[in-house]
Amino acid sequence: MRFLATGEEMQKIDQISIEQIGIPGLVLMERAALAVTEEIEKRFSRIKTGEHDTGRTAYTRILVVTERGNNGGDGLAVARMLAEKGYLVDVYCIGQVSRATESYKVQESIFGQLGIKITEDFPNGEYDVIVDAIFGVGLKRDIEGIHKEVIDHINDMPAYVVAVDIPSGISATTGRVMNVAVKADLTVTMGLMKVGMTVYPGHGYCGEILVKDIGFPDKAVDMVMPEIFTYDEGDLNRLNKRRPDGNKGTFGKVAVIAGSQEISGAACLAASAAYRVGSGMVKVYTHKDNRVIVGGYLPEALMMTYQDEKTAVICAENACAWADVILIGPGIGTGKEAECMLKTVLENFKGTIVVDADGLNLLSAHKELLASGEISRQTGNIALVITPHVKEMSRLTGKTVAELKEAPVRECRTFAEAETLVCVLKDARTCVSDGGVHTYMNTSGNDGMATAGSGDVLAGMIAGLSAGGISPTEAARLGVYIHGLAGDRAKKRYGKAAITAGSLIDEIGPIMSSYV
Ligand SMILES: NC(=O)C1=CN([C@@H]2O[C@H](COP(=O)(O)OP(=O)(O)OC[C@H]3O[C@@H](n4cnc5c(N)ncnc54)[C@H](OP(=O)(O)O)[C@@H]3O)[C@@H](O)[C@H]2O)[C@@H](O)CC1
Ligand SMILES: Nc1ncnc2c1ncn2[C@@H]1O[C@H](COP(=O)(O)OP(=O)(O)O)[C@@H](O)[C@H]1O
Ligand SMILES: [K+]
Repeated sequence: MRFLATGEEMQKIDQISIEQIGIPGLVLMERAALAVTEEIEKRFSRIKTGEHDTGRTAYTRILVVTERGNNGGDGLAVARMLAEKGYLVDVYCIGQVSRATESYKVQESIFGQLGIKITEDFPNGEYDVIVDAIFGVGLKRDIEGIHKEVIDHINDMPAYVVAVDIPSGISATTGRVMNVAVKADLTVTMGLMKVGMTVYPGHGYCGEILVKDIGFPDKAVDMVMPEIFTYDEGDLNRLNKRRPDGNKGTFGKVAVIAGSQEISGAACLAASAAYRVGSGMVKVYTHKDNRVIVGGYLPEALMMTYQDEKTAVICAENACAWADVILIGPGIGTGKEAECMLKTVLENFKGTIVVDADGLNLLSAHKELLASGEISRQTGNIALVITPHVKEMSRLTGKTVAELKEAPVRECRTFAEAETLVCVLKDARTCVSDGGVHTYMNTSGNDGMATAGSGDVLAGMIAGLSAGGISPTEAARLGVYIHGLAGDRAKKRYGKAAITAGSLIDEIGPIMSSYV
């Protein structure tokens, strides 16, 4: 588990490290600069290779662009280190920020002592590398005027661009482009990954991202306790180990209420995914027309079918009596039969319910259903997990898609807290909240996963993990994380464009195999 910092949280961590703990700011700045310098050295040697035949030695030319905040201070230190190593370095300080920081002034005075010049006009030369040290986490408002012109100019140049801490113009908190932003090839970020570098559009401006430890003490991070965290491979240890003496009942019974007269695939995908994360038994409740298709795709599935409202309610009652976890929604449609089944489940089931897809559309149309079971949810006896994509969330909350995309973490958490449920807000970066202070933001996965049925697979995985004994919140986080990892494996195997929902299911086993 690792924290992601907003701009404000990172500035607080900076401040506590320096002012309360006593690590000199310049020590952090020198370590930040060293980290950036080393990465440039790894990629560009001082003397360019391949140009010896001309008889002249060609040196790598680097332009460092700064402002007078601490991001600019980092930039000056990078320029000095590279110049000391023999690179040809020019430094341009935009210099429009009214007050230079103390650390910037120190770096500037070292420049004076060494006789390195800082230009006040954008140099005309050609450069192999541009170091963007204009704004870091202190960016507060939209970029206009000379700063915008400079950033546009950098983006037009053919050089390799290295951003110090974060590409200038990206909000470290929201990932928003503040009118204009540097398009970097490499971003070397200090201490913690910034939230704005993981979400879109910010992520798309960073190029390769490296997180460098420059000596912020853990104590400073603990004192700030960032709100958002993510998982990496070590977190797969959170999966339950399978009991060697277990039987199929031990590993959980999942009821998948999915599919309708016209739709059969959703039930197949969700049920199959529930099995692949380790469920002992999966029973599909679907329309009778799907019996042969589901049975053919997944002979392991138990099945019960309905054909009208009355038999639909009987199916839902059977699921309530039989299952540990019920997933309801993929492909069920929004007709009367689907509505009756959802109502029956929400009013009667005493375990964890996962609602996805059409189940969510029904909830939007019948918001009173959200209240059923809320008291039991408040006491922790039962749980409700919802898995809306932003459009479904928009229907549920009445907020526009643009509003949700502007602050997904806040919206996800607020809804989870207000309704006492676990909300999995799906997008290119999916958030998971149970209303608690910390929100999970997923960083695995890729756009190849935007393919029909991908959400059905996720819903099946969350239901299956939860039935295996993992708490609903943890099952949601791990489900989202593993789903993304499956997407990343499928991308390597087939290429992004060729990922299908079925191919995600095939990758689940290898990801989980050494942890369960
Ligand atoms: N503390 C340390 O020693 C260490 C810090 N480190 C480094 O410091 C960075 C943070 O530095 P920082 O806090 O000084 O902010 P920074 O990003 O340089 O910019 C602030 C200046 O920009 C201005 N400004 C803002 N928006 C603007 C706009 N749209 N258009 C124009 N101006 C705008 C703003 O003006 P103001 O809003 O105050 O008027 C202020 O003057 C961090 O990312 C990391 O690289 C680490 O390496 C470790 C050591
Ligand atoms: N650009 C993207 N990057 C990473 N994951 C994505 C991206 N686009 C979609 N996804 C993931 O793919 C899944 C799509 O789910 P959903 O929209 O419900 O699809 P469907 O209803 O077709 O099954 C979600 O888990 C979502 O987070
Ligand atoms: K920067």
